[in-house]
Amino acid sequence: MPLPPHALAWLSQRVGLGEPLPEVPVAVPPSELTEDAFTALEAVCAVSVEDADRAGRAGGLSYLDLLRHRGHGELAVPDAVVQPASPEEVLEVLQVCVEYDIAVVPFGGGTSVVGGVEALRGSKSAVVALDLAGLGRLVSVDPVSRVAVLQAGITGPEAEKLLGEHGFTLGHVPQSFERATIGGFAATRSAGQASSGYGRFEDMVESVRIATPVGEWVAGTAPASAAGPDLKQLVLGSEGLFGVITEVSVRVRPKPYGPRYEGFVVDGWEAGTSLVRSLAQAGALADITRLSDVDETEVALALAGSKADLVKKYLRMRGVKQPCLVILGWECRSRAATMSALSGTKVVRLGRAMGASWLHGRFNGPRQRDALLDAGVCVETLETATHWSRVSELRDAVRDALVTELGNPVVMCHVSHAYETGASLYFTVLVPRDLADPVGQWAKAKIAASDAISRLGTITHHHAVGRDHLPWLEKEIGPIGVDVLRAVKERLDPTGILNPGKLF
Ligand SMILES: Cc1cc2nc3c(=O)[nH]c(=O)nc-3n(C[C@H](O)[C@H](O)[C@H](O)COP(=O)(O)OP(=O)(O)OC[C@H]3O[C@@H](n4cnc5c(N)ncnc54)[C@H](O)[C@@H]3O)c2cc1C
Repeated sequence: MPLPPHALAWLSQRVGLGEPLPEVPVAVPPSELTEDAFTALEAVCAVSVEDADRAGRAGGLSYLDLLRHRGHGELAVPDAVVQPASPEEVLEVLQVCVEYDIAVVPFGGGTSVVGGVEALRGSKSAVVALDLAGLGRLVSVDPVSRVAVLQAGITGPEAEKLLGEHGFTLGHVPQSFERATIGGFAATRSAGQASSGYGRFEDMVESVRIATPVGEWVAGTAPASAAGPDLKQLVLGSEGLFGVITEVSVRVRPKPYGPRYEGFVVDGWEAGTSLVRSLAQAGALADITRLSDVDETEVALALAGSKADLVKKYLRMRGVKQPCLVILGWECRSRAATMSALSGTKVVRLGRAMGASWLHGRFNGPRQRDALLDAGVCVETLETATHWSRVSELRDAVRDALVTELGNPVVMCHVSHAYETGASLYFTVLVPRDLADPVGQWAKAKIAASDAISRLGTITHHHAVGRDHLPWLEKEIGPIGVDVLRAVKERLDPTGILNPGKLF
């Protein structure tokens, strides 16, 4: 999606435009899959060793992935793409890969921004991307219990369409909604924009069907159970290391009647976090509750064009010195409860037009990343979560780390997932790209920011661990935690074919 002229003008004035990257041809190495292995895989399902298919499954969508696809940095290309069309075929593919000692990278929508789908082969002689697009069926709907079984390769829009035909919605809309899949949501413990109402993805899951090298396993049977630890939660977030999720049974809700989105403004970040905290602790959050800091609000208003001038004038009249935008959206929760909790607070209502504008542009950020790269801008995001008492300290620490590493970046931050005890923080960074070392520029900044994040919060609230966050996992879960994960992996994947080099 191209950048409109006023956005380019703002970028050039505030961020500075960089030089376009020199064209470097992307080399796709020849496939190292042996003929025998190819024949054995082809006996199960479709297999491709075409360069275009393999390059199309070479990595995800992080800034460094985008640079790699433009010839900067090393692109890990799978030796083949296998496309099973049923859970049974997935099991058979895994058997063949065990027999021929081939690494397997489960590939959903390929929207990982943490290196989760890098085609690393580890100690194996070859690596295949196991593309789940062929698992695209709505298996069943139980309207009485409000439970649906979806196959893993269904994308966000496809799931909503299939469920919509039965009058239901999943309500899971992450910013990668358009491409990410049900299996990917489960494998990464994804969080959608309306998580305050519908919950995170793992809250929606009733059970998971998973193909492992040692056989099939279904984890989860009832809406709640005291039959030992909840094993489905062990599968959720396993990032393809324990097996391939083939079907997910999810809680669904009736499609909302008349959803409503509104914009508000508070004066300053501290007032904003305190407002969101009080809504969360009073049980009065809107389904979508999103608070932008001053920098993000300034950018949102700058990019809104001439209409924003009226808003700024109005806010000045109302005495707001440091505007922080709050978007609230109601789909299944009660608006009355939120509005009653807001009464008496110093919040300025901007009305439904601001809410509609957010809704209209909710996927524009991802769609404009290539255009930003073309304009010579390094653009990337970071995310975490922490307790309320540390939210501002963590935000400042990440900003400081990024400023120290990058000079004068634009760092924007928002809260978009709030809990009684704390909140997520999501950062967007814009800085002119270093032409001499574009990869090193972001790699160093990412380490510094991740160190700051790991000191005060979780290394990831919803992007998962993948390859990029792996160095910080042990600090978070401890060496015993890593041993537990390793032991589970050894039981389910004794020869270690599944997604080497990720998570732990
Ligand atoms: C622009 C952008 C915005 C994003 N916004 C959000 C957001 O709002 N919220 C959020 O939670 N995330 C977000 N993400 C991150 C990403 O979209 C999520 O992690 C998503 O859940 C990944 O789904 P996918 O189908 O694309 O999985 P992939 O990227 O294909 O895979 C992700 C990981 O899961 C594994 N995997 C995939 N499918 C399976 C399966 N069936 N069985 C076992 N393992 C599997 C892969 O091997 C990999 O390790 C965003 C990403 C981008 C690029």
